[in-house]
Amino acid sequence: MSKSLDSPVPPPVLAAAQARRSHSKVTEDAPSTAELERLLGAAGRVADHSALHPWRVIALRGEARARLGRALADAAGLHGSGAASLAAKPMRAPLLIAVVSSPQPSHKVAEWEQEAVASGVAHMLSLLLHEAGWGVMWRTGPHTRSKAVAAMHGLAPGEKLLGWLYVGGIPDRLGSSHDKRAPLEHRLSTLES
Ligand SMILES: Cc1cc2nc3c(=O)[nH]c(=O)nc-3n(C[C@H](O)[C@H](O)[C@H](O)COP(=O)(O)O)c2cc1C
Repeated sequence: MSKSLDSPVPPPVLAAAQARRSHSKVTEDAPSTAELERLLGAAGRVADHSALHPWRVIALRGEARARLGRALADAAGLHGSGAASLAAKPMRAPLLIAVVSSPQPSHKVAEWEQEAVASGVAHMLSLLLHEAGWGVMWRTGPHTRSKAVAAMHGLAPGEKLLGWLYVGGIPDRLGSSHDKRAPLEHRLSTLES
């Protein structure tokens, strides 16, 4: 075991990763654009094959969340109360960060590699937001890649959504958090010959 992992004060990245959890319910507080820019600057430092920067994010606040709700209901072909209930989903947090995979032309770096970079940025941003004291939940759904939802975000041809980080304040009373992850012994194998 390396010295720093053994020390009584765990290294900050290790501690942040161990402490991270999703918050499905958040309050109406939200990080400012300036705070978001700062955290995104750090999240954008994930490994990026050929430094193509194949990602961007779109912050949805206020009425833009209701427009997203209407696009989701359109995509689902719903009307009446079904449409209203789906349309209300984006209102569950004051800030939604739409994560966009924005693949760049490359002979060397396949599209799946570029999508992995965008996903890495989203995970890192989610970790940094949580460490900064914000509640975060990455959400998707069957209409994430629908035409209506792409149009609402103004995506360019070839761009694809990876979902939204729902962000807000952490409520005083927390819901329970169950760790459903499989034990590590099923996730790590070693080949030595
Ligand atoms: C790409 C992606 C999409 C997700 N979409 C949803 C979703 O639509 N609804 C949901 O309840 N959880 C979704 N999750 C899972 C939650 O964000 C969360 O990670 C999960 O509930 C486990 O909780 P934990 O993060 O506290 O371990 C998604 C996670 C990822 C990475």
